[in-house]
Amino acid sequence: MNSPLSYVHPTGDSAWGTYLSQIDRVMPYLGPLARWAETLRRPKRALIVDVPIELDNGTVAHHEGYRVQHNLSRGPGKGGVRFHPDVTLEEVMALSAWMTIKNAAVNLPYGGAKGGVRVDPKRLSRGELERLTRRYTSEIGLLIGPTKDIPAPDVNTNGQIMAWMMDTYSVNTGSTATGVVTGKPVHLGGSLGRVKATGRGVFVTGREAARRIGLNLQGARVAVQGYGNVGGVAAQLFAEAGARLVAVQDHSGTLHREAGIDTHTLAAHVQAQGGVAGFPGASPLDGEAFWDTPCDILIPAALEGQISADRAGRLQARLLLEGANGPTVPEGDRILGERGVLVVPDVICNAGGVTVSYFEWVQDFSSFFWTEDEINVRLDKIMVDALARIWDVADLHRIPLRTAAFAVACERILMARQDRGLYP
Ligand SMILES: NC(=O)C1=CN([C@@H]2O[C@H](COP(=O)(O)OP(=O)(O)OC[C@H]3O[C@@H](n4cnc5c(N)ncnc54)[C@H](O)[C@@H]3O)[C@@H](O)[C@H]2O)C=CC1
Ligand SMILES: O=C(O)CCC(=O)C(=O)O
Repeated sequence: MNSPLSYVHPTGDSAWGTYLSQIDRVMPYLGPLARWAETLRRPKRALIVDVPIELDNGTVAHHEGYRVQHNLSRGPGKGGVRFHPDVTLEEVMALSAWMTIKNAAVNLPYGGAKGGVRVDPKRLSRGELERLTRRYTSEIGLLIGPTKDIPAPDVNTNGQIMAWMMDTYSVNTGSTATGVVTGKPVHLGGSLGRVKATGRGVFVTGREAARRIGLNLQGARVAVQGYGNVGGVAAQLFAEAGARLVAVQDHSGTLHREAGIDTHTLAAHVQAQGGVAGFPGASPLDGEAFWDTPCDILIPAALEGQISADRAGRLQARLLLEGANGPTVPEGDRILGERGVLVVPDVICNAGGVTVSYFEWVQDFSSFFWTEDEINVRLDKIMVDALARIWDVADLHRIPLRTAAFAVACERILMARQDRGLYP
């Protein structure tokens, strides 16, 4: 029976529509657990909040914010917070659902959640950004907590914003609660290695996938969309492994240099200028031409829906590493499969961030902190083992890594759902 809820049947290539089609594709591999799969097609709960703040000029601006808990069968909600002018409820629903799948795919004891505020933070002063963050945190205080739902950074949010969230929650509840968010500064209960963890996970899964398909990283050509926390770190780690960054694109522009772009100098430029545009060590390129650039490895690390059917038909890479959440629309995914491009899907490829967030949460609870080497070794092992398990399932059923990752994850989620039962 069709649900009266509009979100259950979205149209087009929306992020939520992409997620639902991924669920449809895993259904044949769920066996008797398919009985419980409808639970994955709807968020457990979604909170819409009004976030009013006083601007520096004395006027009051209202922003719409969200926190969606998609599924809590395996543990507390876990997932980042995004500040972006295009944030919608439907997008946050999809991002929270991908967190459910991701956390189960790497076997972290979490459900999936995500948050966001529709705002362009680049237009806010530091004071306005702090007021927005604190008010949003108070409004979603109904849902979050160290054992309930633990936010973290995502697009346009960072350690400073996590520090304000932690402080606001702590003030509102009357005790310092470091475990309420992860991705905090290290001196406030943050973990060594968290800032680089997502990019490092993209590198680790990429390194393993390249090895399995006989692609030598030495001299491999890499193209990256998004030079922020995820794309910038991944590019630097591939460059350290001997690959060369031949093309990069962000919101400000697109660059190309066949001989390789210096990733560290570019990172310093982005830090100073806010984007890659104007970087003197490469030539500007037309934005759409980025997708035709000859390369071996392509890393979308910006926003959803970037790899359309058209771009999937044109791109040159052998290996596509989904640093971003939901970068490939379903038809694009199908075309990549037909063309023999190996896709390491977001739900495993970018799981390094939430894995080190988990380490941070564990360290906060035990008040005992690990070295960066311990973090990176454990991260590497979790990512390698999770990818190996997914690869085995893909080989067994002759299915893409994405469907295999969903099969592994959904089995874990739906077993928990089944064993917990339906009634309080
Ligand atoms: N930060 C984290 O730990 C994690 C992030 N992700 C995902 O990775 C992606 C990137 O996130 P972060 O690096 O954290 O964000 P960020 O805010 O640090 O960087 C975002 C990058 O995307 C670029 N960008 C934005 N709009 C663009 C456009 N229209 N065209 C081209 N580039 C554009 C920005 O210029 C920037 O370089 C997102 O999909 C996010 O959900 C996934 C797992 C964890
Ligand atoms: O570190 C976390 O808790 C979540 C990171 C995140 O939002 C993601 O993996 O998409």
